[in-house]
Amino acid sequence: MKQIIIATKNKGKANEFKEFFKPYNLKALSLNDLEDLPDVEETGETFKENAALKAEEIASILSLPVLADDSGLVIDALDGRPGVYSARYAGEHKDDQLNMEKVLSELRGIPEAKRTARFVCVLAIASPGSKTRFYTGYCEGRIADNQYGENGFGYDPIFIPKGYQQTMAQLSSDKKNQISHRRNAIVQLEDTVTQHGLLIKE
Ligand SMILES: O=c1nc[nH]c2c1ncn2[C@H]1C[C@H](O)[C@@H](COP(=O)(O)OP(=O)(O)OP(=O)(O)O)O1
Ligand SMILES: [Mg+2]
Repeated sequence: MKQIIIATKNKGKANEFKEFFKPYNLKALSLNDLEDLPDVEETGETFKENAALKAEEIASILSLPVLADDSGLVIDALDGRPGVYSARYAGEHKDDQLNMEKVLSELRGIPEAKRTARFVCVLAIASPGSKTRFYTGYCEGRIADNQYGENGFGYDPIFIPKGYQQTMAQLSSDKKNQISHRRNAIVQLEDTVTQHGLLIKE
C-alpha cells in the first residue's frame, strides 16, 4: 500500500489523518510509527512557520515528501490566545486537561455571545528540492462553560462548533472529521495528493 508520512507525534491528529487517507488507499504513518525521529522545536510565531519547520526538518532527514499539521484554538475574548501556543498553554509539558482549565478560568463570567473562537489548521507539505506548500482550514464555534464529552483530543471537550449544541468531544469521530478545521485544510490539499502524487512513497 502507498504511504504518506505525517510529521506529528500527536496520536489524536495521527488517527484523524489515518481516517482521512483511507479512501485514497494511502496508509498514514506518523512519527510514532517511525523510529528515532526528533521532536522538532516549534520556534515559529505563526501556524504556518511551525508547520513548515516540522515538515521541512523531517523531509530533509528522510529525503521524502512529508506532511505536517500545526493547529490550535484562537479565542476572540482572549485576543487570539492560546493560538500558536495552544499545546503549551498551561506549561511545556503539554497537558490537555490543564490547558482547558486555564481557558475556562480565563473566560469565567464571559457570556455565551462573547465566547466565539475557531480552530485553525495549517498543513505544510515539504518535499526535498521543492517549495513547501501550505493549506489552511478553519472551524468556527464557541467555548462551552465547562468540559463535556470524551471523544477527540486537545480542546475538543470545551469547543462547540457553530450550528451545534454539543462539544466536539460529544460528536462522533466521523462527524468531527466532516466539519473540523483539519478536514477543511485536507480538502484544499486533496488535489495535490491525488493528481501529483507528491506525498506518496511506494
Ligand atoms: O482537532 C482538534 N481538537 C482539539 N484540539 C486541537 C485540535 N487540533 C489542534 N488542537 C490543539 C491541541 C494542541 O493543544 C494544539 C496543537 O498543537 P500542535 O503543536 O499543532 O500539535 P502537537 O504539539 O500536539 O503535536 P505535533 O506538533 O507533533 O503535531 O491545538
Ligand atoms: Mg507541537
